[in-house]
Amino acid sequence: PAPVRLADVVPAPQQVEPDAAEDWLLPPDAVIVASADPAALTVAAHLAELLRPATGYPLPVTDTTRPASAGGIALALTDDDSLGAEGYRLAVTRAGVTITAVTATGLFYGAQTLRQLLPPAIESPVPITERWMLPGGTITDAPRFPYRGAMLDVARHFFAVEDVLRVVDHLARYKLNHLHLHLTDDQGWRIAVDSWPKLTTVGGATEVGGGPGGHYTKADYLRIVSYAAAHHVTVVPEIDLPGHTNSALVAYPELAPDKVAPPPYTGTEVGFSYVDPTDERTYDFIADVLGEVAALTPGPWLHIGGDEAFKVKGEVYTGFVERTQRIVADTGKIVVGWHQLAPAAHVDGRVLQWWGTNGADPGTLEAVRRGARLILSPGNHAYLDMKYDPDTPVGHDWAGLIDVRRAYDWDPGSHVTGVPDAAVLGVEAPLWTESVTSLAEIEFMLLPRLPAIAELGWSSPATHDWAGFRDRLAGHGPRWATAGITFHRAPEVPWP
Ligand SMILES: CC1=[NH+][C@H]2[C@@H](O1)O[C@H](CO)[C@@H](O)[C@@H]2O
Repeated sequence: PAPVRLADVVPAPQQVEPDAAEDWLLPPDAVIVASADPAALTVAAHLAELLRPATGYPLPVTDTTRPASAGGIALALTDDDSLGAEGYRLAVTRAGVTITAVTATGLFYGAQTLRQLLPPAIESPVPITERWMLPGGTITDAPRFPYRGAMLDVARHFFAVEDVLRVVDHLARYKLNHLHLHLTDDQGWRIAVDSWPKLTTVGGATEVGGGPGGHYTKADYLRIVSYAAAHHVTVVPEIDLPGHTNSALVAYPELAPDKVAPPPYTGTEVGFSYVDPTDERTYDFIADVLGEVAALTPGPWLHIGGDEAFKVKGEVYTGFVERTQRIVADTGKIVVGWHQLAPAAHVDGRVLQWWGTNGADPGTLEAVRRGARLILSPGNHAYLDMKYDPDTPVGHDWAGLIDVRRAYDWDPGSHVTGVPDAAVLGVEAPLWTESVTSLAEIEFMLLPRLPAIAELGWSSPATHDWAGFRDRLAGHGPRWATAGITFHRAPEVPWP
Protein backbone atom coordinates (compact mmCIF):
# COMPACT_ATOMS: atom_id res chain seq x y z
CA PRO A 1 0.00 0.00 0.00
CA ALA A 2 1.06 3.61 -0.63
CA PRO A 3 2.92 5.10 2.36
CA VAL A 4 0.65 7.11 4.64
CA ARG A 5 0.97 10.87 4.32
CA LEU A 6 0.47 13.42 7.11
CA ALA A 7 -2.42 14.86 5.11
CA ASP A 8 -4.25 11.51 5.08
CA VAL A 9 -5.49 11.89 8.67
CA VAL A 10 -9.27 11.83 9.35
CA PRO A 11 -10.55 14.23 10.65
CA ALA A 12 -8.46 16.58 8.50
CA PRO A 13 -5.93 18.32 10.77
CA GLN A 14 -5.82 22.10 11.06
CA GLN A 15 -2.23 22.49 9.79
CA VAL A 16 0.04 19.94 8.09
CA GLU A 17 3.71 20.54 7.23
CA PRO A 18 5.24 17.42 5.62
CA ASP A 19 9.02 17.00 5.60
CA ALA A 20 10.09 13.81 3.84
CA ALA A 21 13.67 14.30 5.03
CA GLU A 22 12.37 13.53 8.53
CA ASP A 23 10.66 10.17 7.88
CA TRP A 24 11.20 7.87 10.84
CA LEU A 25 11.16 4.07 11.17
CA LEU A 26 9.76 2.97 14.55
CA PRO A 27 12.55 0.83 16.04
CA PRO A 28 11.92 -2.36 18.07
CA ASP A 29 13.60 -0.78 21.10
CA ALA A 30 11.48 2.37 20.99
CA VAL A 31 10.39 3.77 24.35
CA ILE A 32 7.33 5.89 25.11
CA VAL A 33 8.31 8.76 27.44
CA ALA A 34 5.55 10.82 29.03
CA SER A 35 5.50 13.88 31.23
CA ALA A 36 5.59 12.80 34.86
CA ASP A 37 1.84 13.37 35.18
CA PRO A 38 -0.67 10.57 35.88
CA ALA A 39 -3.02 11.57 33.06
CA ALA A 40 -0.16 11.84 30.56
CA LEU A 41 1.16 8.44 31.64
CA THR A 42 -2.33 6.97 31.17
CA VAL A 43 -2.34 8.23 27.59
CA ALA A 44 1.14 6.76 27.10
CA ALA A 45 -0.12 3.39 28.35
CA HIS A 46 -3.10 3.62 25.98
CA LEU A 47 -0.78 4.39 23.06
CA ALA A 48 1.43 1.42 23.98
CA GLU A 49 -1.66 -0.81 24.01
CA LEU A 50 -2.54 0.44 20.53
CA LEU A 51 0.93 -0.22 19.07
CA ARG A 52 2.16 -3.36 20.86
CA PRO A 53 -0.12 -6.05 19.32
CA ALA A 54 0.76 -5.46 15.65
CA THR A 55 4.42 -4.50 16.11
CA GLY A 56 5.19 -7.08 18.78
CA TYR A 57 7.54 -4.43 20.23
CA PRO A 58 7.79 -4.08 24.04
CA LEU A 59 7.33 -0.28 23.85
CA PRO A 60 8.02 0.32 27.54
CA VAL A 61 6.42 3.40 29.06
CA THR A 62 8.50 5.67 31.24
CA ASP A 63 8.40 9.27 32.37
CA THR A 64 10.67 12.27 32.01
CA THR A 65 12.03 11.98 35.53
CA ARG A 66 14.08 8.98 34.39
CA PRO A 67 17.24 9.33 32.23
CA ALA A 68 16.53 9.89 28.56
CA SER A 69 16.71 6.68 26.57
CA ALA A 70 16.74 5.48 22.97
CA GLY A 71 14.81 7.33 20.25
CA GLY A 72 11.16 7.04 20.87
CA ILE A 73 7.78 8.61 21.28
CA ALA A 74 7.48 11.54 23.68
CA LEU A 75 4.13 12.70 25.09
CA ALA A 76 4.78 16.08 26.66
CA LEU A 77 2.39 18.40 28.46
CA THR A 78 3.04 22.05 27.69
CA ASP A 79 1.52 25.37 28.74
CA ASP A 80 1.40 26.62 25.15
CA ASP A 81 -2.26 27.45 25.40
CA SER A 82 -2.46 28.36 21.72
CA LEU A 83 -3.31 24.67 21.28
CA GLY A 84 -6.49 24.94 23.36
CA ALA A 85 -8.10 22.30 25.59
CA GLU A 86 -8.21 19.54 22.98
CA GLY A 87 -5.44 20.58 20.57
CA TYR A 88 -2.02 18.99 20.06
CA ARG A 89 1.17 19.30 18.06
CA LEU A 90 2.73 16.16 16.57
CA ALA A 91 6.24 16.24 15.13
CA VAL A 92 7.94 13.31 13.35
CA THR A 93 11.69 13.67 12.85
CA ARG A 94 14.56 11.26 12.31
CA ALA A 95 15.03 11.33 16.11
CA GLY A 96 11.49 10.14 16.84
CA VAL A 97 7.98 11.44 17.54
CA THR A 98 6.98 14.21 19.92
CA ILE A 99 3.36 14.93 20.80
CA THR A 100 2.76 18.07 22.84
CA ALA A 101 -0.53 19.32 24.30
CA VAL A 102 -1.91 21.42 27.12
CA THR A 103 -4.10 18.55 28.37
CA ALA A 104 -4.07 14.76 28.44
CA THR A 105 -7.01 14.92 26.04
CA GLY A 106 -4.81 16.71 23.52
CA LEU A 107 -2.12 14.05 23.98
CA PHE A 108 -4.81 11.38 23.48
CA TYR A 109 -5.88 12.96 20.20
CA GLY A 110 -2.25 13.19 19.11
CA ALA A 111 -2.00 9.45 19.82
CA GLN A 112 -5.04 8.76 17.61
CA THR A 113 -3.37 10.72 14.83
CA LEU A 114 -0.08 8.86 15.31
CA ARG A 115 -1.99 5.56 14.98
CA GLN A 116 -3.30 6.71 11.59
CA LEU A 117 0.19 7.73 10.38
CA LEU A 118 1.45 4.15 10.73
CA PRO A 119 0.63 1.63 7.97
CA PRO A 120 -2.87 0.05 8.17
CA ALA A 121 -1.26 -3.16 9.44
CA ILE A 122 -0.93 -1.39 12.81
CA GLU A 123 -4.56 -2.43 13.39
CA SER A 124 -3.60 -6.12 13.46
CA PRO A 125 -4.46 -7.78 16.77
CA VAL A 126 -1.43 -10.06 16.35
CA PRO A 127 2.21 -9.32 15.40
CA ILE A 128 2.66 -8.73 11.67
CA THR A 129 5.86 -8.07 9.71
CA GLU A 130 5.78 -4.52 8.41
CA ARG A 131 8.06 -1.51 8.03
CA TRP A 132 6.61 0.76 10.69
CA MET A 133 7.40 3.93 8.79
CA LEU A 134 6.13 7.34 9.92
CA PRO A 135 6.01 10.32 7.51
CA GLY A 136 8.28 13.20 8.57
CA GLY A 137 6.84 16.61 9.38
CA THR A 138 4.57 18.44 11.79
CA ILE A 139 0.84 18.51 12.45
CA THR A 140 -0.70 21.30 14.53
CA ASP A 141 -4.32 20.49 15.26
CA ALA A 142 -7.36 21.55 17.27
CA PRO A 143 -11.13 20.99 16.93
CA ARG A 144 -13.69 23.43 15.51
CA PHE A 145 -16.56 22.45 17.85
CA PRO A 146 -16.35 21.29 21.48
CA TYR A 147 -19.25 18.80 21.22
CA ARG A 148 -18.65 15.95 18.77
CA GLY A 149 -20.73 12.88 19.40
CA ALA A 150 -22.83 9.91 18.47
CA MET A 151 -25.98 8.48 20.04
CA LEU A 152 -26.73 4.81 20.59
CA ASP A 153 -30.39 3.88 21.14
CA VAL A 154 -30.15 1.01 23.68
CA ALA A 155 -33.91 1.11 24.36
CA ARG A 156 -35.39 -0.26 21.13
CA HIS A 157 -32.84 -3.04 21.24
CA PHE A 158 -30.65 -3.64 24.29
CA PHE A 159 -26.87 -3.89 23.78
CA ALA A 160 -24.46 -5.43 26.25
CA VAL A 161 -21.81 -3.31 27.95
CA GLU A 162 -19.09 -4.86 25.75
CA ASP A 163 -20.88 -3.67 22.59
CA VAL A 164 -21.14 -0.15 23.99
CA LEU A 165 -17.41 -0.17 24.79
CA ARG A 166 -16.64 -1.07 21.15
CA VAL A 167 -18.72 1.94 20.06
CA VAL A 168 -16.61 4.09 22.39
CA ASP A 169 -13.50 2.76 20.60
CA HIS A 170 -14.93 3.89 17.25
CA LEU A 171 -15.71 7.35 18.64
CA ALA A 172 -12.19 7.77 20.06
CA ARG A 173 -10.57 6.73 16.79
CA TYR A 174 -12.12 9.79 15.12
CA LYS A 175 -11.69 12.20 18.07
CA LEU A 176 -15.41 12.25 18.92
CA ASN A 177 -15.87 13.14 22.59
CA HIS A 178 -19.52 12.50 23.54
CA LEU A 179 -21.61 9.32 23.68
CA HIS A 180 -25.35 10.03 24.09
CA LEU A 181 -27.12 6.92 25.42
CA HIS A 182 -30.87 6.82 24.65
CA LEU A 183 -31.62 4.80 27.81
CA THR A 184 -35.44 4.81 27.90
CA ASP A 185 -38.28 4.48 25.41
CA ASP A 186 -41.63 2.77 24.84
CA GLN A 187 -39.99 -0.61 24.28
CA GLY A 188 -37.58 -0.67 27.19
CA TRP A 189 -36.13 1.04 30.30
CA ARG A 190 -32.40 0.29 30.42
CA ILE A 191 -30.97 2.00 33.50
CA ALA A 192 -31.57 0.72 37.05
CA VAL A 193 -33.18 3.23 39.44
CA ASP A 194 -33.04 2.07 43.10
CA SER A 195 -36.08 4.08 44.17
CA TRP A 196 -38.18 2.73 41.26
CA PRO A 197 -36.88 -0.86 40.78
CA LYS A 198 -39.66 -2.09 38.49
CA LEU A 199 -38.50 0.35 35.80
CA THR A 200 -35.88 -2.26 34.88
CA THR A 201 -37.24 -5.49 36.38
CA VAL A 202 -40.53 -4.94 34.50
CA GLY A 203 -39.82 -2.08 32.08
CA GLY A 204 -36.48 -3.50 30.96
CA ALA A 205 -37.68 -7.01 30.27
CA THR A 206 -38.50 -6.69 26.59
CA GLU A 207 -37.55 -4.84 23.39
CA VAL A 208 -38.64 -4.35 19.76
CA GLY A 209 -39.65 -7.71 18.34
CA GLY A 210 -40.33 -9.23 21.77
CA GLY A 211 -36.79 -10.23 22.71
CA PRO A 212 -35.60 -10.41 26.34
CA GLY A 213 -34.33 -6.81 26.41
CA GLY A 214 -32.11 -6.17 29.41
CA HIS A 215 -30.74 -3.30 31.44
CA TYR A 216 -27.61 -1.76 32.91
CA THR A 217 -27.09 -2.09 36.62
CA LYS A 218 -25.47 0.92 38.20
CA ALA A 219 -22.17 -1.00 38.10
CA ASP A 220 -22.64 -1.63 34.35
CA TYR A 221 -23.34 2.06 33.75
CA LEU A 222 -20.26 3.04 35.77
CA ARG A 223 -18.16 0.62 33.67
CA ILE A 224 -19.38 2.38 30.52
CA VAL A 225 -18.78 5.82 32.03
CA SER A 226 -15.25 5.04 33.19
CA TYR A 227 -14.23 3.31 29.93
CA ALA A 228 -15.60 6.30 28.05
CA ALA A 229 -13.68 8.70 30.32
CA ALA A 230 -10.45 6.76 29.68
CA HIS A 231 -11.08 7.44 25.99
CA HIS A 232 -11.86 11.11 26.64
CA VAL A 233 -15.55 10.53 25.85
CA THR A 234 -18.28 12.09 28.02
CA VAL A 235 -21.47 10.05 28.45
CA VAL A 236 -24.75 11.96 27.98
CA PRO A 237 -27.65 9.94 29.47
CA GLU A 238 -31.14 10.50 28.05
CA ILE A 239 -34.33 9.87 30.01
CA ASP A 240 -36.96 10.66 27.35
CA LEU A 241 -39.93 12.60 28.79
CA PRO A 242 -42.92 13.09 28.76
CA GLY A 243 -43.40 10.90 25.66
CA HIS A 244 -41.74 7.62 24.71
CA THR A 245 -42.56 6.26 28.19
CA ASN A 246 -44.69 3.13 27.66
CA SER A 247 -42.10 0.95 29.45
CA ALA A 248 -42.34 3.14 32.58
CA LEU A 249 -46.15 3.02 32.50
CA VAL A 250 -46.10 -0.80 32.31
CA ALA A 251 -43.93 -0.81 35.45
CA TYR A 252 -45.77 1.95 37.34
CA PRO A 253 -49.38 2.49 36.11
CA GLU A 254 -49.74 5.32 38.64
CA LEU A 255 -47.73 7.39 36.16
CA ALA A 256 -50.23 6.78 33.34
CA PRO A 257 -52.91 9.41 32.62
CA ASP A 258 -55.61 6.72 33.01
CA LYS A 259 -53.74 4.93 35.86
CA VAL A 260 -54.04 1.66 33.92
CA ALA A 261 -50.91 -0.30 32.96
CA PRO A 262 -50.65 -0.53 29.16
CA PRO A 263 -49.35 -3.80 27.70
CA PRO A 264 -45.58 -3.95 27.05
CA TYR A 265 -44.89 -2.49 23.60
CA THR A 266 -42.62 -4.32 21.15
CA GLY A 267 -43.56 -2.46 17.95
CA THR A 268 -41.95 0.58 16.33
CA GLU A 269 -44.66 3.27 16.35
CA VAL A 270 -44.02 6.55 18.19
CA GLY A 271 -45.99 9.32 19.93
CA PHE A 272 -48.73 7.34 21.70
CA SER A 273 -47.41 7.28 25.31
CA TYR A 274 -46.86 9.95 27.96
CA VAL A 275 -46.53 10.29 31.73
CA ASP A 276 -49.37 12.16 33.44
CA PRO A 277 -48.26 15.82 33.48
CA THR A 278 -51.09 16.76 35.88
CA ASP A 279 -50.11 14.34 38.70
CA GLU A 280 -47.62 15.44 41.40
CA ARG A 281 -46.49 11.80 41.62
CA THR A 282 -45.00 12.21 38.12
CA TYR A 283 -42.64 14.92 39.33
CA ASP A 284 -41.59 12.81 42.35
CA PHE A 285 -40.76 10.10 39.78
CA ILE A 286 -38.80 12.52 37.60
CA ALA A 287 -36.87 13.97 40.52
CA ASP A 288 -35.96 10.49 41.81
CA VAL A 289 -34.92 9.17 38.38
CA LEU A 290 -32.96 12.22 37.25
CA GLY A 291 -31.36 12.51 40.69
CA GLU A 292 -30.05 8.95 40.59
CA VAL A 293 -28.89 9.15 36.94
CA ALA A 294 -27.20 12.51 37.54
CA ALA A 295 -25.36 11.10 40.56
CA LEU A 296 -23.92 8.33 38.34
CA THR A 297 -22.89 10.69 35.53
CA PRO A 298 -19.62 12.67 35.78
CA GLY A 299 -20.38 14.70 32.64
CA PRO A 300 -22.24 18.01 32.81
CA TRP A 301 -25.18 17.01 30.56
CA LEU A 302 -28.55 15.42 31.33
CA HIS A 303 -30.79 14.82 28.26
CA ILE A 304 -34.57 14.81 28.93
CA GLY A 305 -35.72 13.97 25.40
CA GLY A 306 -38.99 15.88 24.85
CA ASP A 307 -39.66 14.53 21.35
CA GLU A 308 -42.99 13.34 19.89
CA ALA A 309 -45.17 13.81 22.97
CA PHE A 310 -48.06 14.22 20.55
CA LYS A 311 -50.76 14.02 23.22
CA VAL A 312 -49.16 16.62 25.51
CA LYS A 313 -49.77 19.98 23.89
CA GLY A 314 -49.19 23.73 24.30
CA GLU A 315 -49.11 25.05 27.85
CA VAL A 316 -49.32 21.58 29.32
CA TYR A 317 -46.18 20.55 27.43
CA THR A 318 -44.20 23.74 28.12
CA GLY A 319 -45.26 23.65 31.78
CA PHE A 320 -44.08 20.05 32.06
CA VAL A 321 -40.77 20.84 30.35
CA GLU A 322 -40.15 23.92 32.51
CA ARG A 323 -40.68 21.89 35.69
CA THR A 324 -38.46 19.10 34.41
CA GLN A 325 -35.75 21.58 33.39
CA ARG A 326 -35.77 22.94 36.94
CA ILE A 327 -35.40 19.42 38.32
CA VAL A 328 -32.35 18.94 36.07
CA ALA A 329 -30.88 22.21 37.32
CA ASP A 330 -31.43 21.02 40.92
CA THR A 331 -29.19 18.02 40.15
CA GLY A 332 -26.42 20.42 39.08
CA LYS A 333 -26.49 19.26 35.47
CA ILE A 334 -27.09 21.23 32.27
CA VAL A 335 -30.27 20.27 30.39
CA VAL A 336 -30.18 18.94 26.83
CA GLY A 337 -33.30 18.02 24.87
CA TRP A 338 -34.57 17.46 21.33
CA HIS A 339 -35.45 20.79 19.73
CA GLN A 340 -39.15 20.32 20.59
CA LEU A 341 -38.19 21.82 23.99
CA ALA A 342 -37.78 25.21 22.27
CA PRO A 343 -41.12 26.84 23.34
CA ALA A 344 -40.36 26.18 27.05
CA ALA A 345 -38.60 28.93 28.99
CA HIS A 346 -34.80 29.10 28.64
CA VAL A 347 -32.66 27.89 31.52
CA ASP A 348 -28.94 28.61 31.88
CA GLY A 349 -26.80 26.60 29.51
CA ARG A 350 -29.75 24.85 27.82
CA VAL A 351 -28.81 22.89 24.71
CA LEU A 352 -31.30 21.85 22.01
CA GLN A 353 -30.49 18.88 19.79
CA TRP A 354 -31.84 19.80 16.35
CA TRP A 355 -33.04 16.86 14.26
CA GLY A 356 -34.99 18.72 11.60
CA THR A 357 -34.66 18.00 7.89
CA ASN A 358 -35.41 21.39 6.35
CA GLY A 359 -32.62 23.66 7.60
CA ALA A 360 -34.98 26.12 9.28
CA ASP A 361 -37.10 26.14 12.41
CA PRO A 362 -38.58 29.39 13.79
CA GLY A 363 -39.13 27.96 17.28
CA THR A 364 -35.54 26.80 17.55
CA LEU A 365 -34.27 30.10 16.21
CA GLU A 366 -36.31 31.95 18.87
CA ALA A 367 -34.89 29.67 21.59
CA VAL A 368 -31.36 30.42 20.33
CA ARG A 369 -32.17 34.12 20.56
CA ARG A 370 -33.08 33.48 24.24
CA GLY A 371 -29.68 31.83 24.82
CA ALA A 372 -29.96 28.19 23.78
CA ARG A 373 -27.07 26.53 21.96
CA LEU A 374 -27.56 23.78 19.39
CA ILE A 375 -26.22 20.30 18.77
CA LEU A 376 -26.77 19.59 15.06
CA SER A 377 -28.26 16.20 14.20
CA PRO A 378 -30.14 16.90 10.94
CA GLY A 379 -32.27 13.86 10.13
CA ASN A 380 -31.28 13.92 6.46
CA HIS A 381 -27.49 14.10 7.07
CA ALA A 382 -26.62 12.81 10.56
CA TYR A 383 -29.26 10.15 11.34
CA LEU A 384 -27.13 7.05 10.79
CA ASP A 385 -30.18 4.77 11.16
CA MET A 386 -31.09 5.98 7.65
CA LYS A 387 -30.27 3.48 4.92
CA TYR A 388 -27.25 4.19 2.66
CA ASP A 389 -29.29 3.02 -0.34
CA PRO A 390 -32.47 0.99 -0.97
CA ASP A 391 -30.54 -2.27 -0.52
CA THR A 392 -29.28 -1.49 2.99
CA PRO A 393 -30.56 -4.47 5.02
CA VAL A 394 -31.46 -2.52 8.19
CA GLY A 395 -32.45 1.04 9.03
CA HIS A 396 -35.05 3.61 8.04
CA ASP A 397 -35.68 5.94 5.13
CA TRP A 398 -38.17 8.52 6.51
CA ALA A 399 -35.49 11.26 6.31
CA GLY A 400 -34.26 9.99 2.96
CA LEU A 401 -31.29 7.84 2.06
CA ILE A 402 -27.93 8.97 3.48
CA ASP A 403 -24.83 7.88 1.58
CA VAL A 404 -21.35 8.95 2.66
CA ARG A 405 -21.47 12.12 0.61
CA ARG A 406 -24.81 13.16 2.13
CA ALA A 407 -23.34 12.63 5.62
CA TYR A 408 -20.36 14.83 4.67
CA ASP A 409 -21.75 17.57 2.45
CA TRP A 410 -23.26 20.03 4.93
CA ASP A 411 -21.91 22.66 7.33
CA PRO A 412 -23.01 22.49 11.00
CA GLY A 413 -22.01 26.15 11.50
CA SER A 414 -24.50 27.47 8.96
CA HIS A 415 -27.00 24.64 8.56
CA VAL A 416 -29.98 26.04 10.49
CA THR A 417 -31.19 29.28 8.90
CA GLY A 418 -30.49 32.28 11.10
CA VAL A 419 -28.49 30.37 13.72
CA PRO A 420 -24.99 31.87 14.05
CA ASP A 421 -21.93 29.60 14.14
CA ALA A 422 -21.28 30.76 17.73
CA ALA A 423 -24.60 29.21 18.88
CA VAL A 424 -23.59 25.79 17.55
CA LEU A 425 -22.02 23.62 20.25
CA GLY A 426 -21.31 20.84 17.78
CA VAL A 427 -22.65 17.76 16.03
CA GLU A 428 -24.01 14.35 16.94
CA ALA A 429 -24.83 11.29 14.84
CA PRO A 430 -27.83 9.38 16.30
CA LEU A 431 -28.21 5.64 15.62
CA TRP A 432 -31.76 4.50 16.41
CA THR A 433 -32.04 0.73 16.72
CA GLU A 434 -35.60 -0.34 15.86
CA SER A 435 -34.07 -2.64 13.25
CA VAL A 436 -30.46 -2.85 14.46
CA THR A 437 -29.79 -5.88 16.66
CA SER A 438 -26.03 -6.57 16.68
CA LEU A 439 -22.63 -4.90 17.02
CA ALA A 440 -21.90 -5.83 13.40
CA GLU A 441 -25.04 -3.97 12.27
CA ILE A 442 -24.14 -0.99 14.50
CA GLU A 443 -20.68 -0.88 12.87
CA PHE A 444 -22.17 -1.29 9.38
CA MET A 445 -24.39 1.77 9.92
CA LEU A 446 -21.69 3.86 11.63
CA LEU A 447 -18.83 3.12 9.20
CA PRO A 448 -17.99 4.86 6.92
CA ARG A 449 -20.42 7.71 7.71
CA LEU A 450 -19.33 8.39 11.32
CA PRO A 451 -15.89 9.71 10.20
CA ALA A 452 -17.78 12.16 7.97
CA ILE A 453 -19.68 13.55 10.97
CA ALA A 454 -16.47 13.50 13.01
CA GLU A 455 -14.72 15.59 10.35
CA LEU A 456 -17.59 18.13 10.34
CA GLY A 457 -17.24 18.42 14.12
CA TRP A 458 -13.45 18.66 14.19
CA SER A 459 -12.09 20.16 10.96
CA SER A 460 -12.14 23.67 9.58
CA PRO A 461 -14.60 24.53 6.78
CA ALA A 462 -11.47 25.54 4.83
CA THR A 463 -10.53 21.87 4.46
CA HIS A 464 -14.07 20.73 3.59
CA ASP A 465 -13.77 18.94 0.24
CA TRP A 466 -15.70 15.80 -0.73
CA ALA A 467 -13.15 14.46 -3.22
CA GLY A 468 -10.29 14.87 -0.72
CA PHE A 469 -12.31 13.36 2.13
CA ARG A 470 -13.42 10.41 -0.01
CA ASP A 471 -9.81 9.63 -0.95
CA ARG A 472 -8.58 9.90 2.65
CA LEU A 473 -11.47 7.74 3.87
CA ALA A 474 -10.57 5.04 1.34
CA GLY A 475 -7.34 4.40 3.25
CA HIS A 476 -9.36 3.54 6.37
CA GLY A 477 -11.09 0.53 4.84
CA PRO A 478 -7.98 -1.64 5.30
CA ARG A 479 -7.65 -0.39 8.88
CA TRP A 480 -11.20 -1.44 9.79
CA ALA A 481 -10.83 -4.74 7.94
CA THR A 482 -7.53 -5.50 9.73
CA ALA A 483 -9.11 -4.61 13.07
CA GLY A 484 -12.07 -6.94 12.36
CA ILE A 485 -14.55 -4.05 12.29
CA THR A 486 -17.62 -4.41 10.05
CA PHE A 487 -18.27 -1.57 7.60
CA HIS A 488 -20.22 -0.76 4.45
CA ARG A 489 -18.04 -0.72 1.32
CA ALA A 490 -19.90 2.31 0.02
CA PRO A 491 -19.53 2.45 -3.79
CA GLU A 492 -18.83 6.21 -3.73
CA VAL A 493 -15.51 5.61 -1.88
CA PRO A 494 -12.47 4.43 -3.93
CA TRP A 495 -11.50 1.63 -1.49
CA PRO A 496 -8.00 0.24 -2.29
C1 LIG B 1 -35.66 12.45 18.18
C2 LIG B 1 -36.40 11.40 17.42
N1 LIG B 1 -37.51 10.78 17.83
C3 LIG B 1 -37.82 9.74 16.89
C4 LIG B 1 -37.11 10.29 15.63
O1 LIG B 1 -35.96 10.94 16.21
O2 LIG B 1 -36.77 9.30 14.67
C5 LIG B 1 -36.17 8.11 15.15
C6 LIG B 1 -35.94 7.14 13.99
O3 LIG B 1 -35.16 7.74 12.97
C7 LIG B 1 -37.05 7.45 16.22
O4 LIG B 1 -36.45 6.23 16.67
C8 LIG B 1 -37.20 8.43 17.38
O5 LIG B 1 -38.02 7.84 18.39
